[in-house]
Amino acid sequence: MITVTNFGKQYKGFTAVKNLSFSVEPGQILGLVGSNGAGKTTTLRALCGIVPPTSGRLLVAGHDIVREPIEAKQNIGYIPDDPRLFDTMTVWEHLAFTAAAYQLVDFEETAEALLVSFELIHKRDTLVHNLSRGMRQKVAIACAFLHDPKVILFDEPLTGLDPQGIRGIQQAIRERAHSGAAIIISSHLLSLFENLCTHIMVLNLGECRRFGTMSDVLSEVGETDSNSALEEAYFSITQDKEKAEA
Ligand SMILES: Nc1ncnc2c1ncn2[C@@H]1O[C@H](COP(=O)(O)OP(=O)(O)OP(=O)(O)O)[C@@H](O)[C@H]1O
Repeated sequence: MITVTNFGKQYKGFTAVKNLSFSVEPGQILGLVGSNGAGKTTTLRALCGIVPPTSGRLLVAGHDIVREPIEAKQNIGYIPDDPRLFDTMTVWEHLAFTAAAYQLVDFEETAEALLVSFELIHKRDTLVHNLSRGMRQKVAIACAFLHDPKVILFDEPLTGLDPQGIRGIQQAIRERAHSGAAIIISSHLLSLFENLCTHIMVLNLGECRRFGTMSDVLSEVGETDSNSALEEAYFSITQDKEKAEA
């Protein structure tokens, strides 16, 4: 569903991502982890056509994001780390606008169901300017889900959400994967990934340090006293590399 081959990105000569290859199949949830500046957002932006790749190919649902951007984007739901909403539009107007952009007919039932599942139905006719940060985040996610995308790309999806909201979004992510979506999530919240992601990729300075199933990555650390085995694995993977380079 998502196939990235030898993807590289340079910003004016600075290499942000180098020779990255991976794939995400329907039903899989890939957790993208790495330190600040590792290249996570760049990779997600390239996949949804905001940032052109310097090299390599990015396929979404069989469509090359550079050569067939419309077809590829029709299959993508993207939630950026700082979703930009229109302050003077209501929650419902955002959904109607999104439906128009994707040329969806009869979107109302799906939109209502999304608002109910995100506990936003009582804010249906509220201007987004008057919503809390977490609520705005949920509006962005509802809009991204409206066209039932086959590929969902989340950049820090849990920012600003309360514990109930976090649980709700995790549940929604699981349900989307269960119904066949291929999902990538970028986050620094490693402990939350453990019960959610099927696969993990560790990026460091634009390079892939580790890509594998969650169980393979976790099995490398074995028994641990740490609260998060993934956190343990992450430090082991990134520090091993640092030691090798020293
Ligand atoms: N438009 C741009 N122009 C120049 N450099 C950029 C641009 N966007 C990103 N970069 C650089 O590319 C590198 C990767 O940035 P990116 O935003 O992809 O990292 P990230 O892994 O998402 O980081 P974070 O965890 O802090 O969000 C950084 O060094 C960043 O400064």
